[in-house]
Amino acid sequence: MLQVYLVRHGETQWNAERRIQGHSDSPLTEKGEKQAWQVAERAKALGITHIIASDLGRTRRTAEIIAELCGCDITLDSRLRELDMGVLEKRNLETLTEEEEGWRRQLVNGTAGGRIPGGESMQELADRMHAALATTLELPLGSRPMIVSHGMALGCLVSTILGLPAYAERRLRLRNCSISRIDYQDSAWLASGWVVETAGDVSHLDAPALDELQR
Ligand SMILES: O=C(O)[C@@H](CO)OP(=O)(O)O
Repeated sequence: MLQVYLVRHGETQWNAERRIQGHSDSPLTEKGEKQAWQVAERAKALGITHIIASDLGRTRRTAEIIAELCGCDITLDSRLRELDMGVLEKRNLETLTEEEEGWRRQLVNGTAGGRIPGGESMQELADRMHAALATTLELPLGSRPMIVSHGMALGCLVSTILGLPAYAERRLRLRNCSISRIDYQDSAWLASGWVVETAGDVSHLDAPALDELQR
């Protein structure tokens, strides 16, 4: 059975300021760096063998810290990026106009095909995340990969594995540097395919970020 560990990057400057990132980027805060070292300790104890990360700066930095402790290589995959939030990227959540808030609501309410102008739909996000996840099935037997990605992207992956719509990601609190685990099992008796073992575990962090404000 393949175990895959899913990690959201450490807290960033814009997470702390409640600004929308998407494909835009901001550096990890001091707290975010500390979270990354703490998740790296956990990754080392778990015996992680491969790190596959979104190619955005915040996930790369988190992955570099984990790789340093685990002594493994990083593969970058742009399919693991956060949802593209189009024209609303870099904006503070509190400054959105009614019309802009309406675009954002389409995403979180599950309007079919809903997207922020210039951005992506939740279905497009789910499709590329599943395609990236499928690459872990090609790894040699005994591998224990860790995927470093983003809040909505990972939430959407876990939700759709559970058979929920992609927008159910809003019901999962995946804090910065939380760990979720999914397993791939091939069994006629158990649910065949991906199953969710844990979601959003932060027991390795002594300074969880204020994600109850962000998500
Ligand atoms: O892009 C963002 O603003 C947030 C949304 O949840 O994602 P992350 O901080 O996980 O990249």
